[in-house]
Amino acid sequence: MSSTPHTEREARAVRIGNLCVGTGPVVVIGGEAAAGPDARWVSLREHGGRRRAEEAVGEARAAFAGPLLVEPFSSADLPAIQAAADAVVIGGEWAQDLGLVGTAARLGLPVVVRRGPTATLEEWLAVGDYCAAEGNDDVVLCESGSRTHLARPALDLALMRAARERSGRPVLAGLAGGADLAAPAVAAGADGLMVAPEAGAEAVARAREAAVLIGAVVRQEVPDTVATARGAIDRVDAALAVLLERRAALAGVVQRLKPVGGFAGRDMERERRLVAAMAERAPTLGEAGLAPVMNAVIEAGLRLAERQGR
Ligand SMILES: O=C(O)C(=O)C[C@]1(C(=O)O)C=C[C@@H](O)C=C1
Repeated sequence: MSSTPHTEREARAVRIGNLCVGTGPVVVIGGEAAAGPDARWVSLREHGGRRRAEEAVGEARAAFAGPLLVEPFSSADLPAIQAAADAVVIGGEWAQDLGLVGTAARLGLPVVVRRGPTATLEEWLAVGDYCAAEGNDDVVLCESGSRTHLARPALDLALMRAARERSGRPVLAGLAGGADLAAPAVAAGADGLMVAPEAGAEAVARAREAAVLIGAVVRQEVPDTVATARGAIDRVDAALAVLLERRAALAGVVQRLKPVGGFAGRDMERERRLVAAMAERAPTLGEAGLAPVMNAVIEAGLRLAERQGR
């Protein structure tokens, strides 16, 4: 609950346990504890309310030390959630019952508002605004998909993006149907990816890969500690590594296709031009900063091509 005046940057972020959602890296929520998510979530709806909330929440808490998000089955579950969880998840079904939404909002925990499968943007945002009116502005919106002719809910990334722009709140993409849309979701501005509670290591790893690689390209992080700045550098380096590997393979193709390949067929004019083109996208580094970097990159590609006998 943020009553203190805050900067634009802080206003966008919601803290769930030790996790910051909205600024910084794209977070991965859900999946088995062993799969290494940033946070886990459990839904008490899945047991049709037959499982005692204390037991289910306690079990989830014991299995995972990080931030825990819990979706209640009914308001009877809220005390157990308040006692042991780091956030409460409001399912789309709840949106019809603002009394329940208000009770959940007043727990004092951050609230994740999932869009119901038929809810419009206005109806979805209104649930978040209702939480804020109840004094809880720590609201994250989760696009969970619409009901269509498809077997799985169809994720609406345009709606997710509009929700982020309209509300200024962080948004999550619900990937319960699988990680296929992880990369498009991050490209569309998702601040986090919410995979199924029981998702395995592969789905979590695919979500993480999209969070890191696409996030490195589309998110402007403004870290303010050594650790967070190093984390942001690590993500950019991960994306660079993928691109460097791809570039080396393409440079190898050129060596095969040129009449004279390798160091013997080096084309310094082409190298100057590619550095100049890159400088337009990297004006701070400029040609002078980029030239030695690209020289090293190109020579590494040529050495690799020679080793591979091209
Ligand atoms: O474009 C070429 O001719 C290449 O061989 C590729 C490449 C590069 O890695 O980009 C490598 C060596 C040349 O001096 C110029 C460029």
